[in-house]
Amino acid sequence: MALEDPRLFRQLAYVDGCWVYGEGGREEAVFDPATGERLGQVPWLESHQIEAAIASADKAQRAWRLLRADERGELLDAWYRLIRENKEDLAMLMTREQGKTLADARGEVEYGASFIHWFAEEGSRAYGETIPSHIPGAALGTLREPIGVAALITPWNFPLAMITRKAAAALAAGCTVLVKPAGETPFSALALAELAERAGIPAGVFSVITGEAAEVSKQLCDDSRVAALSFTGSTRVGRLLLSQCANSVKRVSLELGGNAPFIVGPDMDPEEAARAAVDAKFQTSGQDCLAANRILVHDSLYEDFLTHFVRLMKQLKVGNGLVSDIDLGPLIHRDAVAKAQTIVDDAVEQGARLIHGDQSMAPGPNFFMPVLLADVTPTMKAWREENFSPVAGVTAWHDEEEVIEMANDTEYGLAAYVYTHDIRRIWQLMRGLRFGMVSVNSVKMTGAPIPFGGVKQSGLGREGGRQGLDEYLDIKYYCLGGLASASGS
Ligand SMILES: NC(=O)c1ccc[n+]([C@@H]2O[C@H](COP(=O)([O-])OP(=O)(O)OC[C@H]3O[C@@H](n4cnc5c(N)ncnc54)[C@H](O)[C@@H]3O)[C@@H](O)[C@H]2O)c1
Ligand SMILES: N[C@@H](CC=O)C(=O)O
Repeated sequence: MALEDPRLFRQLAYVDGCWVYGEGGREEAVFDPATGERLGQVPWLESHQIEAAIASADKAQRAWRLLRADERGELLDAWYRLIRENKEDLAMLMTREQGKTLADARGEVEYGASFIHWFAEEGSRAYGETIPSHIPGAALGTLREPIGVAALITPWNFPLAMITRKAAAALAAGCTVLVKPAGETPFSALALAELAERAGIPAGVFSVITGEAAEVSKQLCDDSRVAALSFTGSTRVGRLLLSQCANSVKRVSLELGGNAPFIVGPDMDPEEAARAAVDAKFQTSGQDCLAANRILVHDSLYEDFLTHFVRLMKQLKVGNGLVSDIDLGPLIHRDAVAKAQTIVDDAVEQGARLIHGDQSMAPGPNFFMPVLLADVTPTMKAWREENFSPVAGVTAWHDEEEVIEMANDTEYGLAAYVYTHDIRRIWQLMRGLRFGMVSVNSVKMTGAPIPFGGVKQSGLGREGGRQGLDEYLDIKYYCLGGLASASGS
């Protein structure tokens, strides 16, 4: 792969500060989803190698947790600067393995780096508290201490930022991490490891384990030296890992699927609303947990909205993300294309109008042309499932009670969008929507300072913000007795 710094393209796992081969000879090939070209491969580590990785993270944790928070912050800041300095190479790696456009990949590098910058500072604010004592002669309070070794399992759709959002918080808190990236996109993770090493992050503190997903995850979940599991991915796999962590009673954080409603009120300009909905739907070709999956438009502007939406989506260019004016890259693989087609077919069979989307125009087998389906109903897969593709489903609503019920009619509860300028309606919707994040009149909602996460089957816990640190800290209560002057104030 043509990079300014070829050493960022690593095809080995990174454990305890060393680049390692798989000792069983197993490996996984990685392909460019736009062209099908084989980019390279990574080893599948064997069980005893995973065991060694856990042992090294456990050992490294003992020294890492003893550093002062500002010392850890300095190392994180060095990592942050290196990531930004190598932005072009990291973006190139990401576009090649994931397929997103180079502009989106550059955006993800900045986004991913911002978590490191944020937590480099936030680590110094892992405050405990003093508790007015009810015990004579005692001083009471809490300390917040690193939980230990954290296993981080991440998806392919945001191959860099989903790692840094977890790792930066964990490392700042004083934990060491074992990252298991998605098999489709290991190279971004391995480039992060190369840069972590250059930043001076000690051996064993940040390791990247490549391997057979179910095997590696099970071993990480079973091992009691791993104190926390943080997973981002599908609700299906999240449920499995949650149950696998039961035996060792781990701290579990889950960032799972979304099925975001995008609600448009009657006071909106239909063109403005359509523009925002197109932005919220088609990022990363719809392979985004925040993608507007169900677009719910007030019936008074429904047809006008559809007209503007279709006009705007026709302007989107689909192709290889390396080409400069492309808006939508490929889907990750053919299964994703097949799933998108199933969702469209199911909707049309059940009476949805296929307003736009001609798959004969797709520039390759992994591409899916943007689709607009009108009159989507709750029995359709387009409503019930996270479609993770450029398929937009639109439905009309009439009153606010009804649209709240429609929006909440899903097992997911990650993010919701509301577009209206009526403050009374904004408040009613904001309170009625059962989602972890509600964005009003803004497509952009995420970033390092906010608590990212969902309710219902979209997950457990929060990432980013000051809350992100809590996932990696234990609270230790202390009672210091026998102190003559400790009681009272
Ligand atoms: N809530 C969020 O912040 C957020 C962010 C990004 C993606 N996601 C979700 O991620 C999903 C898409 O990502 P994906 O397809 O990579 O998810 P996935 O669940 O298939 O895979 C996620 C990770 O789990 C591993 N894995 C897969 N099968 C496994 C198994 N049987 N046992 C153990 N580990 C296994 C994968 O190798 C990968 O590392 C979507 O549902 C999306 O909404 C959520
Ligand atoms: N866009 C999301 C990732 C979801 O897939 C984020 O910002 O974290």
